[in-house]
Amino acid sequence: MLRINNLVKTFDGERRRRSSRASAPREARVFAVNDVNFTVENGQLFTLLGPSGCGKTTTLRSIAGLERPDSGTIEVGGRVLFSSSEGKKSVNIPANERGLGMVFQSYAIWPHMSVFDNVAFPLQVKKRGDRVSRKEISERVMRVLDTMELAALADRQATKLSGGQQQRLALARALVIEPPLLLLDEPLSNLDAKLRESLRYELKRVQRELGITSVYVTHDQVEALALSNSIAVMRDGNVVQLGRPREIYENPNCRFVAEFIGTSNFLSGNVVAKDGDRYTVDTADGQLVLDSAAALPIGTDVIVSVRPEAVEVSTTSRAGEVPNEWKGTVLTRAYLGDSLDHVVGLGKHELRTRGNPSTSIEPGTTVYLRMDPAKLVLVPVD
Ligand SMILES: Nc1ncnc2c1ncn2[C@@H]1O[C@H](COP(=O)(O)OP(=O)(O)OP(=O)(O)O)[C@@H](O)[C@H]1O
Repeated sequence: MLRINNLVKTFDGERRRRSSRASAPREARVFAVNDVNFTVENGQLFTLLGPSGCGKTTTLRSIAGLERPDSGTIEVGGRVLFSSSEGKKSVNIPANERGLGMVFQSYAIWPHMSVFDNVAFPLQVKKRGDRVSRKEISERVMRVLDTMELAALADRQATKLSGGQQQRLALARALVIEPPLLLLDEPLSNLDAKLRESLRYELKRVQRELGITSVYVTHDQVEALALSNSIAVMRDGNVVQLGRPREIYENPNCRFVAEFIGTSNFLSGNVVAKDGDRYTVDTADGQLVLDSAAALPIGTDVIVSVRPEAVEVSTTSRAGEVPNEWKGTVLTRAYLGDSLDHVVGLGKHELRTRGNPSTSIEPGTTVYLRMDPAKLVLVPVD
């Protein structure tokens, strides 16, 4: 289990700019990680997700021991790797003694070695007390190469592998030491879209098969949704929402998360009635009823997040039978292969809808949009 408590890491704001202009004024300190807390249970894949500069990599590098945090604690399997605990003696185990597996964007395999030797190396350099016999090295290397489907290429020089195979090799090398925690920083981002997708599933399979506890860093929401048991969405050094992929997608707790994860329509409105969890919200284009566990009084300004796939488009009306039916006109449509988007003009705004490609409605057609109250999300105004 990984436990991160009150992690803070600041940088001197001037450092990265030094080369650009020596006389530039000193900036205040940058809070790259600002009081981050999370726990990863054994065997889980946990993802830090967020836009560039939000602090994902700094969090991961702190766990790896490549950055020294200002304060907080980092614990893996009950072993304290870092602790600033005031009053008591601080702990900071060097990176090479943490025994963690790491895979980064640049796979950094050793080019002059064979596939086998690349994977064997971390075992061969183990210190005296931990030495592994030749026979065991050979067995362990072949076992992990087998898992990564690289066994047939064991004797090949590492540089003579494709990009995807090189990244699998980097993963094999991280796994061979059987680390208690695997750290992955955008490991698929150098690969083309197709390979990326196939390796994503490969990675998930291996992670699940080996039950290896992992922290994954990415800015790609699709990757995060596909791979993770839990996701922490980060912004400006803070975790803004933490939850299972479905929870985060279906119930974003703020506009930032709703915008960052997937596509959403945002409708500004005002709460005009509330009955238990059922809210009635007035918007510029009409009234909506929706279910929400939020505790917001009548009169509150809100935003209703409407996922494109939560809107049903039809050329026939069912007014009176179902709630939330709005009339509009199709403005454009876009075929996306496995789905089809319509952009529908309403009185004041446009709404993007996403549905089955077999329903394609010509621009200019009058349509009826129906929105399921259970699929609309109330998000507070930021
Ligand atoms: N060595 C450093 N010196 C100064 N500032 C730094 C340093 N490393 C990171 N930062 C700053 O800390 C913040 C967080 O950076 P970090 O690399 O952790 O973000 P990230 O979410 O991983 O971004 P990316 O996806 O672009 O890698 C940014 O504002 C960044 O400019």
